[in-house]
Amino acid sequence: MDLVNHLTDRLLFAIPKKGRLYQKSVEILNGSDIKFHRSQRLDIALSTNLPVALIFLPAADIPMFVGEGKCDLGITGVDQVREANIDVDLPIDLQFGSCKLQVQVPNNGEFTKPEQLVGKTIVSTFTNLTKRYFAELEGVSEDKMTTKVKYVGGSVEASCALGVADAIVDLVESGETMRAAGLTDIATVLDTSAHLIQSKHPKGDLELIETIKSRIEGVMTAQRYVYCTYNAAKISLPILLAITPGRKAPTLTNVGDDGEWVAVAAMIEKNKKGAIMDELKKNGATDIIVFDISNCRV
Ligand SMILES: Nc1ncnc2c1ncn2[C@@H]1O[C@H](COP(=O)(O)OP(=O)(O)OP(=O)(O)O)[C@@H](O)[C@H]1O
Ligand SMILES: O=P(O)(O)OC[C@H]1O[C@H](OP(=O)(O)OP(=O)(O)O)[C@H](O)[C@@H]1O
Repeated sequence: MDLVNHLTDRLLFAIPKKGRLYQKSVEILNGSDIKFHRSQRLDIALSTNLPVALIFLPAADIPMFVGEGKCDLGITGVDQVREANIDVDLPIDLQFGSCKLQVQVPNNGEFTKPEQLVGKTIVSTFTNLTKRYFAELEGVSEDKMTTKVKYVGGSVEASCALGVADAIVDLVESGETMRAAGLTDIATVLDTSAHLIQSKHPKGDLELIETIKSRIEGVMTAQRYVYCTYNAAKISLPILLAITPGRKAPTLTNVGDDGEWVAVAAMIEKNKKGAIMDELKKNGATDIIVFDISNCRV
């Protein structure tokens, strides 16, 4: 196959092929200017502007491909990395796909603490994490534990109602699925979010790996910060610069001929911009403008 012959000289980057992580992963690629065209039903896409091949895989398989060095980089949830128990680097928290892997039991039932589930039957898609959690709770090795852990591939939340489980271990974000199934959480096994993962033994060009990481860092920073400018009398600067210290330091430019006014520019955190603008105004800043950052390198 011609496509496969083009893979040897490219950095291989594993991307979730569908599901909860797909759309945001593609947004990260777009923000990093990694251009590609994915043909329908094809799980390999060659980048059109970088020597990178994107390999679209199930999120659960990505740790294995990256861990064994078959792919140099990947995007997947920390939950999948820990479940696969694979040693990879996790250089960037991508701040999406955030949820918790939780122990859930029927509402108003006999169980209120995970300790009460020792010796019972637990159903999960994350059987390795579940076994590790209950073995630790029992204080024995996994081969000696009495709690039974069974695998189901989806719709885990139905297991208690169907009588196959006393409790489940499943992901919770809003809690809607859990509540709809008449369940409640009693313990957290793991907090997770999507990460960029990197092979400990990458085969691809190391400089290109660093370039891609730096571009993704730039996308993350552009998402987190906005660019704020305002004018200020020099006399007010000590208090105003304390409100907008910038990531390193704000940029100051003289305005007017009298030497008394400056223009200030600084990155500020997007989710605090309203309060920061209020404070600036209250303390004498004028012409306060905030711009979105479409991209940056930090
Ligand atoms: N409700 C959620 N909120 C946030 N992140 C989630 C949620 N559910 C899953 N994730 C994250 O997305 C990853 C992939 O989950 P998803 O359910 O999309 O798996 P999939 O099997 O690849 O897709 P599908 O369920 O469509 O078959 C999980 O391992 C977790 O990191
Ligand atoms: O707390 P919530 O916001 O309701 O999200 C939690 C649900 O999301 C995931 O499933 P998903 O909807 O991806 O489908 P799946 O069961 O097929 O994996 C997870 O397995 C839960 O069922």
